[in-house]
Amino acid sequence: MAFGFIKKVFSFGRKKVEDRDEDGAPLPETAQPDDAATAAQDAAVTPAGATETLEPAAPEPADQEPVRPEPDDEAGTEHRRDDGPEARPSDIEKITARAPDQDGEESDAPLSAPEHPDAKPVDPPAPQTPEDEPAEETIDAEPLRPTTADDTSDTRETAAPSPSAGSEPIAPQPAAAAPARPRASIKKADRPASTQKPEDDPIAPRPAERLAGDKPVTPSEPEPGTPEATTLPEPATPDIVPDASPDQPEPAQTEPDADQPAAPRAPPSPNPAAPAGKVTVAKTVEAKHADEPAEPEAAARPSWFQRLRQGLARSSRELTGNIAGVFTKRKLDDDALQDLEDVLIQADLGMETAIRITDTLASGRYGRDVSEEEVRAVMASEIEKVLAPVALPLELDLSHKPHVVLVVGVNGTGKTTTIGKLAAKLTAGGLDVMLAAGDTFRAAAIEQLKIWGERTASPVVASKLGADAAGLAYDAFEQAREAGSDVLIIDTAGRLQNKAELMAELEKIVRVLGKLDPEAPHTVLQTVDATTGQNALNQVEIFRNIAGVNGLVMTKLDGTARGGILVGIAAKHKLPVYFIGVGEQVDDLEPFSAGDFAKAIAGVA
Ligand SMILES: Nc1nc2c(ncn2[C@@H]2O[C@H](COP(=O)(O)OP(=O)(O)OP(=O)(O)O)[C@@H](O)[C@H]2O)c(=O)[nH]1
Repeated sequence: MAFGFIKKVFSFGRKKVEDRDEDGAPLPETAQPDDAATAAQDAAVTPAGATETLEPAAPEPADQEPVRPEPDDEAGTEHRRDDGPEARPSDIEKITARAPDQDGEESDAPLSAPEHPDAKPVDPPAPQTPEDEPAEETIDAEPLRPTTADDTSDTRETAAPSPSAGSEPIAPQPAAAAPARPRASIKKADRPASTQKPEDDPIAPRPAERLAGDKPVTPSEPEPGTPEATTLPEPATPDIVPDASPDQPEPAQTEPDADQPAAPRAPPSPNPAAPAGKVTVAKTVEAKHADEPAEPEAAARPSWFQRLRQGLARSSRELTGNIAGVFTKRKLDDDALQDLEDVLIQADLGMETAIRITDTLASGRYGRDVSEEEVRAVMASEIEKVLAPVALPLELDLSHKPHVVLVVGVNGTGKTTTIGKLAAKLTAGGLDVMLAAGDTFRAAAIEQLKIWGERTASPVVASKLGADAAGLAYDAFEQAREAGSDVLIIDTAGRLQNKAELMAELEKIVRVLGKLDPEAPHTVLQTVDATTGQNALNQVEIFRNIAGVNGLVMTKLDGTARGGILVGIAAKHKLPVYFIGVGEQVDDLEPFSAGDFAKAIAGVA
């Protein structure tokens, strides 16, 4: 099904691309108004080529958390003002993914020092020679995909010769391998290692890394012997700069990509692989009208339901244990019903659901002995009824190029992790995804997103630490447009919902995105930590009002005793719950199923 699907979307993608040429015209800078626009403009005017490579060899002390700027500052400008004209290619950098050399656990701790804000643009170990670039274009033209001659004609890479790159003697197999390289994004998960181009994956990807490595791989750490990264004058338009930062001190020896010339990301290419129109993101990305039957899942792992049961075991044990306590040798009378109601409310199911359950029980069984199993069955049934309306698949409208997904939520609720998991689904489904590190206040958060970018072969737009988040979002939107990305996912700094100034900043991000497309952000996902309990209700309320949240991802349902809050949130807010997270691994994000969840939490087989 996967391949059939991909074939199908190729043609859609092409059609879309043609449309996009007109749509994608960036807004005139003069059109950017007010405060937000200032920041945005600042970012926007940064020529694509001004993207800034990371300082490779300068693990600098930038790790410390910067002071969060006032939200109403004149956008990003204040953070950039110290940049010299030429030293300031941009606050924004974009990195291409690189074959990971770690198994993907994101970590809050940056693998290395984050890029230095003022780092001189330094050429990574393997910048391309100007002669290499045409080869990259060929790559970008995606030999494996249906292409037309003009596919390669308007690549930005051609206009982006890496100046001194040519002098770099790096790369074991520079351009030679490049031409054969298919463009990355399609069905990474499915592609057998053997079919991958050598320059993509000199090392067979480990299972957990199957998503990485398809896209142009950036050179990793500077080779010990490699001439010191040369400071390059910023090329005029390198759309994507390689991640020159040697900021991954980990097992560098596994990084094969030093031989990979600083491959610019695919040109702002039409992406023939991208599905057009609406797609649904469930376990995988499915085109709206895909007629291929779903592929049976590989059966090696425990089923999703088994994993869900495991994840919700604590919640379920707590709930059903208390229910058993209520109904031990008791008839269903008022007291029993009241006790049951209390148990259900304590389990965060919410008053409404608790009453539904007790009413249903009372209607047929009042005065009779009731077994715990009966109570569980009624509970599962009633919970499912509450959840069913919100258990909706995430739909992405790819007529927006890109479809912008803004991810918001309180600190530590799993935004970045969820973005990584989601990006993995999308790229595996053939979509071109760009990530934006909108949490500009935490170096670790930026690094974390970059790692996910590498794992999912998704370029990451990042900025200096402390830069204006709205400006970054604006810039990322423009870059995603230029690159023809299907989906742009923007991370944001975690914030407590009661911090007015931070919420105002979030509002500003939304406002600024709307300047480029009045409908953007097209999806606003809020991650809600299931361990939070009742406070989650309030979080949703406020984020919804401020940022226009229109969908939820409930994270950390594994191991919490408070999973019932999902039911309470569903009953109160009635927002779609697209996914639930039951672990930290890339595939621990599952489409939300009302029936499965209800059975799992009620302990019904
Ligand atoms: N067990 C479990 N852990 C999760 C899940 N989702 C995220 N986490 C973990 O929660 C922690 C915080 O996740 P992040 O993705 O950094 O959260 P965040 O919202 O981006 O954090 P801030 O940037 O501080 O706001 C990390 O250790 C994640 O691995 C989940 O579904 N289950």
